[in-house]
Amino acid sequence: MRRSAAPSQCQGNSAKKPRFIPPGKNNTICLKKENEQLVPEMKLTEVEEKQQSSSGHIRALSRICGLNINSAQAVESLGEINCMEKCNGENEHKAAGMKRVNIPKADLMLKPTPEIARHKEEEDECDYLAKYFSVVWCKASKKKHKKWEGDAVLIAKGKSVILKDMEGKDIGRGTGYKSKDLESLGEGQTLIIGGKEIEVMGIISAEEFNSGKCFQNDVGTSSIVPTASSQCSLKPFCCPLKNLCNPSTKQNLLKDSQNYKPRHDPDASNSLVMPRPTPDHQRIFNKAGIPVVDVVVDPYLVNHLRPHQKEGIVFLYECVMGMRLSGRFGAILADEMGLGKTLQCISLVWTLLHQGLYGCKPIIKKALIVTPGSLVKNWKKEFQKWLGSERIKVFTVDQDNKVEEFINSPLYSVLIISYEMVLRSLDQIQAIEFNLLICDEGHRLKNSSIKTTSALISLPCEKRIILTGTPIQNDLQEFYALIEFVNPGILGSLSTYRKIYEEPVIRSREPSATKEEKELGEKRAAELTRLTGLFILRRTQEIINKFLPPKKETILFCRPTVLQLGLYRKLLRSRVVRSCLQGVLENSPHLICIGALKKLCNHPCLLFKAIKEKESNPTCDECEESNLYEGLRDIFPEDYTFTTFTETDSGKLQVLAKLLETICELSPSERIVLVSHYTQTLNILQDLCKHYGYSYTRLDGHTPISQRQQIVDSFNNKFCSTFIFLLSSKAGGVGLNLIGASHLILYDIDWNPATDIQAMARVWRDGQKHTVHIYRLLTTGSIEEKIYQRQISKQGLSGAVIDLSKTSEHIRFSTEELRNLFILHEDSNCVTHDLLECNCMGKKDHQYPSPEKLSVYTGCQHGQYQEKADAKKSLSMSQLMQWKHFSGQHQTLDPFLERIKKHISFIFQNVTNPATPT
Ligand SMILES: Nc1ncnc2c1ncn2[C@@H]1O[C@H](COP(=O)(O)OP(=O)(O)OP(=O)(O)O)[C@@H](O)[C@H]1O
Ligand SMILES: [Mg+2]
Repeated sequence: MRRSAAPSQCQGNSAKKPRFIPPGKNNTICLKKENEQLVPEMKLTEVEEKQQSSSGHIRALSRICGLNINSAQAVESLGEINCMEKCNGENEHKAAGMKRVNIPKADLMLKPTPEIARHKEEEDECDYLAKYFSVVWCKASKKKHKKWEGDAVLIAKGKSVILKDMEGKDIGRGTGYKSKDLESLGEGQTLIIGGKEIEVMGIISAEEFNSGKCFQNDVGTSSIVPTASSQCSLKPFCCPLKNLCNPSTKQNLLKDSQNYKPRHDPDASNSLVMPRPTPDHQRIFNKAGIPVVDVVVDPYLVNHLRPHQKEGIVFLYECVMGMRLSGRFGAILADEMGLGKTLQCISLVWTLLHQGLYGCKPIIKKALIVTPGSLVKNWKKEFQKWLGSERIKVFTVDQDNKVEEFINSPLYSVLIISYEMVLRSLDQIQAIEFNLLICDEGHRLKNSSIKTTSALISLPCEKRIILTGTPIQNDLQEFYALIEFVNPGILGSLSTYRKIYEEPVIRSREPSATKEEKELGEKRAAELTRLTGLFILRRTQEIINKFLPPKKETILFCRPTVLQLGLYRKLLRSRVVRSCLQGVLENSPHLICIGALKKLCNHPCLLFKAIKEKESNPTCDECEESNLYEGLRDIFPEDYTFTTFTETDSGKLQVLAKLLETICELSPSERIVLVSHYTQTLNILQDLCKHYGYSYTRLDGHTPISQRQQIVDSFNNKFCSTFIFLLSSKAGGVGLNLIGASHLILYDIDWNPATDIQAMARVWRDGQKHTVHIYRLLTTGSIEEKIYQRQISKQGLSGAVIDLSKTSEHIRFSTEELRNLFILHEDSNCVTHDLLECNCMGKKDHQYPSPEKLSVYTGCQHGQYQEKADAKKSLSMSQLMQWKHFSGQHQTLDPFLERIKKHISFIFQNVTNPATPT
């Protein structure tokens, strides 16, 4: 919308303009002469600014009509009129009643239009195309000089109009105009809508309306002007002197050019030169006309950078310099895990600390990096790895190293601190002037009401970067919170965002959405993608695969033991499970049942322990759990105790023991990461290590943060003799590098595939030299197979598309799903294979070439993102068919599998990057 529509600029000119007011006889609020002929024949209605009540009515109406229009304020506009007409007579009456409630006094003086006539008109509306106008509005009055109260968007269709404020809220509605008058409505004309008078400032194209762009001016996005560099592809920088600003004289120019030299040679081969500022940028940030100097990334770093990392650094640089969006300095780097977000940031920090595009003055003086506790030391290590310990001194905050030390020492320019410590040291941090803020694993800022987020928001630093490997756009509100953090106000207020983007997008995805709503939702999503794509970058893992060694992934289906089968059957016959299936009980007892079955799959002794605990400490709150355990004790041998644990009681543990033995024998120099989601299970795995005399180390939620990096470092050291790294996926799943190991065993399975994928990515990452072997253990025919099927049918076999924070508690199960979950398939070698309806008879010992790789994409968000998610969905189970697979009886050529297959009923295997030399 043109800025000339601003009320202040329009005051007073309305009187001169020809005005258009709909015809009618009784509109007493209309203005003298013109109004006499321009009152609408039909009823005028107004939706008051007190939108809450009216939106409630609209929702009520939608329920009455059996249509779900609750979240579609932006679409409901004209669509609503149409939908009302489709409702039965009684509902129409209620609908009309609803509108009458909101008619302001002045309108009550109008002669109410017979409902039938109105609906007749509305039926005809479908024949017209909607037209959109930018307008200014004020309360209707007789005053000659209008005092416009605000900008608005007017939608005219057929004989009806709707007025929306710049937050997308309806602030007026009217019907009964002459359609030909509305058709010819143009700049300068005025119109009465209920108690409001508007003046048309300009015409808005359907495209502008549908994308929501027309609402952007007044919602904090007026400065969203993609700058030239964000629109064009990068070009190598050639002449640093070409764009010198205001050189006063030739001599000055010469002198300046000698003083202001790039720190590194921009013309060297392989140099990475940052884009130069546009004239606009120079006008704003270089008023003094200081010479523009090339900013060139240190060649010491560039030599190590992958192509996608170079692009990422340029992107981050442009964002924080306000070169992609005028007046905005934030960015989100959402590359998938392992792509080296840390190195990209280190390169940026190093560059900004020592170089400046205007006269070499460093762009930043101090940078703050906030990260999960377990990664604080890792950041420091990465700084040292890429820059050495001499070039830069970074300060990490912990119990012994306080922020004061950073403040008092001139040595440090980078402060690395955990999210937890930020809160504890907030006062000191606020006292430091940071010019760059980087939040690693920043998806935790998605909740703006938590203290850490508000503490970080309170920092005055404008240049803000969020790093996250976890998809962020699944939830549009969380997405908003992250964007608000890096570029505050860019999407307007939350309520505006909801109206303009979230509601239409959500609405368009509902099954009952009309064609119009679908189109509008898609357009709004596309616009949101376009807008946010200017400062969000996401690349997928496929781009790094070619740099990594082969990865052999094997799914081992382990037969349950006799004890496990007996307990499993008993659990499934329990009253609690049966009630779950009938949907009788409240308080989600199915979660307790699922928990018990999962424990049993890991080891019966975990269940035994739970039974004992319940017996000794029964609480009424958890009586369902006690009920579930009823009679289970009898199935355990008489003399069973928690400490008499043996591997022969658990199918998976038997296989694990054999697997460890085989790796130890066949690849004695290689090491193993052994992952479980549960501390108690880790205890069992630790007992196994002790029993067989394997050296091990352990990292779980109880490991002090200060020790974590040290544990990781010494394990990764090539001289380390520790054979097994016991890892709790919850404590260390994210961000850790465990490339010291080339085998990773996932002992149990999580509902959320992202958790497992995150864990598996700890060893198959940059720096890994060996072929990586990943083993996933599943108990045949049990709930674990069901969870696995759910994982792959939901998201395919690769990539993390589900939010890490989602656990089984967030998953809703239909009774049908629960029924399926609570079946034990005792006679199958592999239910997952049965489901594939493959006719290989359990020996498909070759691997098909992997299906076409999903393309790498940049600039995430809904459009592309959805496409990608859908593509993965369709691959899902059928992708598994392309893996090698064979039953446990089948002869394999794999020496590992040959040795361990005794307790294995079925195997799936897949190799990624088979051609890469190790
Ligand atoms: N260009 C490179 N060459 C060699 N190793 C690299 C390169 N870039 C990054 N690495 C290494 O790859 C590993 C993964 O990098 P990093 O931890 O930054 O990944 P990330 O993108 O932050 O992943 P996550 O989302 O899992 O935290 C690190 O050990 C890092 O040192
Ligand atoms: Mg990381």
